[in-house]
Amino acid sequence: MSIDRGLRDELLAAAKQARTRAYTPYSGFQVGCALLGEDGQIYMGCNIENAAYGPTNCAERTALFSAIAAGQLPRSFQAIAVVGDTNEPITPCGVCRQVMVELCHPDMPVYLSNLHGQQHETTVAALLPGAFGLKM
Ligand SMILES: O=c1ccn([C@H]2C[C@H](O)[C@@H](CO)O2)c(=O)[nH]1
Ligand SMILES: [Zn+2]
Repeated sequence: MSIDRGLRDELLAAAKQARTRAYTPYSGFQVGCALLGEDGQIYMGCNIENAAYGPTNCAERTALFSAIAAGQLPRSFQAIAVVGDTNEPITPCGVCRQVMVELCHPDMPVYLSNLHGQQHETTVAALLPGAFGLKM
């Protein structure tokens, strides 16, 4: 499972654009995400924080939940890209990794990057070894 370089760059650019929509009055740390649907449509996500902190939604989950709510089927996605202003390419939190395992194919490519243009490619399964699931 892989997508071509042009599509990957388009996905990373969309994640960077989504990042500008982040609502982060508490951390000031903006994250953007772009999820590529089966049909080539791109679903964008940003982190959305909350005064109670706990309800905060990461960029990755915003994109995944938006796509599912828009009618995309679980495990139908082609790739996901995440961008944050980090020294090394951003790395998703444990909650988002668990949600990716639930809603994405294990071999789906995950493109992690930062604003310096550094990139790291991994997969959903590699991000969460030993993931919990009911069918164990
Ligand atoms: O991969 C990540 C890591 C962090 N955040 C958000 C959550 C919170 O709003 C802020 C600081 O953790 O960044 C994301 O959206 N995605
Ligand atoms: Zn997260």
